[in-house]
Amino acid sequence: MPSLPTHQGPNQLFQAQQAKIAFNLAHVDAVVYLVDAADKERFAESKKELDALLADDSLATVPFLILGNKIDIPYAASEEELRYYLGLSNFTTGKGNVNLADSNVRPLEIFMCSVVRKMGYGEGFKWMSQYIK
Ligand SMILES: Nc1nc2c(ncn2[C@@H]2O[C@H](COP(=O)(O)OP(=O)(O)OP(=O)(O)O)[C@@H](O)[C@H]2O)c(=O)[nH]1
Repeated sequence: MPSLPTHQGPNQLFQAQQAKIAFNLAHVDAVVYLVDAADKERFAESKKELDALLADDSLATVPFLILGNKIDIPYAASEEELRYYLGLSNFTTGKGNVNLADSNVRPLEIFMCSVVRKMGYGEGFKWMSQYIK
């Protein structure tokens, strides 16, 4: 694997991270994307990186589980807010058992969670598991 350059500016580091991601995406069953729901100032950055993954051809059919973490913090974003700020309002495909097998639709959902409180992510992983072949 190519090593990442060190002592680079933010843009070069971002590009290097993208290159590393692209290099690693040969066999991916699913993507779990963890967002800090309490850090609203970084939602734009989270959206940018998520958009790059969603645009990656090798992930076109791969289920995406978006976890909005830290909901134990009172000022954390709600699921609706996170959906809006990540630009996913028209792209989530539904919780529960939604059969997407005969469609070209990539499974994508948001589940809110608190890793420290051990809550929320179990439902997300259960949702995702139905789409892993
Ligand atoms: N309150 C709360 N804290 C959490 C939760 N999950 C992780 N943390 C804490 O978040 C801290 C990790 O820092 P983050 O800033 O979230 O992540 P990071 O990857 O280190 O840093 P960034 O890439 O800058 O976001 C640790 O102190 C964890 O204990 C959670 O569900 N609730």
